[in-house]
Amino acid sequence: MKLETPVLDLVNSPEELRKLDENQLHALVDDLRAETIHAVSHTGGHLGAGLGVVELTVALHYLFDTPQDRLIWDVGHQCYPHKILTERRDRIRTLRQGGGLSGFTKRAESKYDAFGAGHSSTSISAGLGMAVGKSLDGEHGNVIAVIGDGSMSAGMAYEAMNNAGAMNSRLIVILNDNDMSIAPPVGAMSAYLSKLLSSKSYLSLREVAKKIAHKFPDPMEKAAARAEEFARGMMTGGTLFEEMGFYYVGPIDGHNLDHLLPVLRNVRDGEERGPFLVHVVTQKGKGYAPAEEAADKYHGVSKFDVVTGTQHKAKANAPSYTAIFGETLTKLADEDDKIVAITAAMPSGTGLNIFEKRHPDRTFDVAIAEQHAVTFAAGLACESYRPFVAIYSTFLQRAYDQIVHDVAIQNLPVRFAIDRAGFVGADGATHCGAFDIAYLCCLPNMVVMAASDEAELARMTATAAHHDQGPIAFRYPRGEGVGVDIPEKPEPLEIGKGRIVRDGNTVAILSFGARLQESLKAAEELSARGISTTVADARFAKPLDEDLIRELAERHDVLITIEEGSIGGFGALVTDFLVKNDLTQGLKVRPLYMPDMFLDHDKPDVQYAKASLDAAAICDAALQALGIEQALDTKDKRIRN
Ligand SMILES: Cc1ncc(C[n+]2csc(CCOP(=O)(O)OP(=O)(O)O)c2C)c(N)n1
Ligand SMILES: CC(=O)[C@@H](O)[C@H](O)COP(=O)(O)O
Ligand SMILES: [Mg+2]
Repeated sequence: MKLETPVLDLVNSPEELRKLDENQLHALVDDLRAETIHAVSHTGGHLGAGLGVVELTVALHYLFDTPQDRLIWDVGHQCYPHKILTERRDRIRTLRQGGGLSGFTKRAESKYDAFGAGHSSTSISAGLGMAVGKSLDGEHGNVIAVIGDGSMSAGMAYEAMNNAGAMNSRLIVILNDNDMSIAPPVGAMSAYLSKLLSSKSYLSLREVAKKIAHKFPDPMEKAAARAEEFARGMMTGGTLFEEMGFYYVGPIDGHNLDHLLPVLRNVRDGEERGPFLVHVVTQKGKGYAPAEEAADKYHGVSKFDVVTGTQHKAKANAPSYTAIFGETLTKLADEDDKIVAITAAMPSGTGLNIFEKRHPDRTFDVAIAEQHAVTFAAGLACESYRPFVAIYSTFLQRAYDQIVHDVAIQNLPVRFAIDRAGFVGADGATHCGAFDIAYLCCLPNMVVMAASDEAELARMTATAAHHDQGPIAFRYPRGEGVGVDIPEKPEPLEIGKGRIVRDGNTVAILSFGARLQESLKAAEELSARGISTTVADARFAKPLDEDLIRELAERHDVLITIEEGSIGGFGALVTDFLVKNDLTQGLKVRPLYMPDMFLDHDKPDVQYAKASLDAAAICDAALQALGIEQALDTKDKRIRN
């Protein structure tokens, strides 16, 4: 029996894809879906979103002249099939591994990744910029932005549509509507999309066929066919998009190539310049039963068994920081009916799913809308509520003006629970929680804490609940805690007071956050070499514990600060204090922070080692400051500031 060559083996690039007959594309879709499932089963990563766009990926690369035509994937977490088709199949099993392919689109990785992403809702803006750039250059190419229904909640998407709708650019927005975000989507826009779908059926095959038959007969008929097509969109739905100046086309079954291809071809060849919005309906996890059945659990997966769908999660030794935050806040809210919790589309990622079970009326999922989340919390604080905004460090970046203008200037007691602080591993640079210490500590009125373990996190949650004087933030890392006991009733901390964890007299390590464990390991190592070492947990970067810093400076020869963040954060504040108070005489100060570069995805431990933020690097810094030359074997793997 002769085995047929998988069609995917014939396609390493879009150029090769475009040489296939249209009737080979169905087989290609099957191969591509299977390859995506197998690759992610080896690497872990974002599965459901990619499976939902397999047909769309094939259709877009088949019909458009990528990379000359620009194809932009919003968020970028659905781009694995795109990577397989764009010369990266041979590396697809390195996805999200150190040195391997990024889990998102990345311009530096491939000419086919027209725009890098990781955060949502940027694609229409970037696409419009490209479309305008092309037309200023007199070029005629297409720009296609694929954006999910979940990502359609963010302000940026509307800012971009508002701008695009008033222009005449060749921008094609594909709204990939799978009726899912990470969790089920929420909000009026999501309800509107559902209504749009329920009020009309897909463009039927017959209608499409009729249009194809009319497609190229003669110029008059061609024009008429197009007019009919666009008029249909105008009349039968998509009114919001049309009011915003888009040609609305759809809804289209995004898993049916016989529908996708003619419609996209029509849009591509249309004489109308645009902008277009093609409403494509898909299913998250399509073609893989476990991912279809539990779209939320298969949004992001660890390695899994393809046959059973069972994910191989490493056994946890301790509860996650996220869970401890969720549980502690839930208990605090049992006693305090003013506590409310806000998430921007990440209920399980932030632990607010735990809170929501007990306090559904006090849980607000505002969808992907971090800016709104912060100002919404500010409004709640005006009404004497105690709002906790739980947002990852990286996504909070988007709400910076809201933190400054709506919260800090008005000194409103909004509580910022900042998860995923520090390196996050496989998601890489776009998701790294590097900057919040710097961007929060520079704000008047703000209190900034970092948890060194999960018991401290519980206490910081309680501290924030009791702090009505102004805004307060506490940060904690991704992943599991260190395994300490959690107090049943966590006591609030005294604002601006740190603690000495281990006492010595030559080297002092002042840790802000979860590097405390590495600091303790380093202290052991140094002590074994006869160097007496103090370790302190700063707890607060703002206000600083000035008494503690003074004491450490006066009693030691070397003061090392360490934090899971960029330059300009805790170390900078401590150094500023030391210098202004003439505390540096006879003292060697060594601030350790993330290097001045965006570090790629890898295991967090490797990222910390590279960043010179592990125990070995702390020892190195101490020995170097004491004038003891040391050549530890990990040294050359590190990045130095
Ligand atoms: C600004 C921002 N906030 C939150 C996230 C986290 N996030 C990643 S994907 C996602 C859901 C996106 O839903 P949708 O656009 O519909 O894509 P789907 O996964 O359904 O294909 C969320 C909330 C993000 N990437 N960026
Ligand atoms: C694509 C995206 O932004 C999220 O899916 C993110 O990858 C989730 O990260 P966690 O796994 O840390 O929740
Ligand atoms: Mg979606």
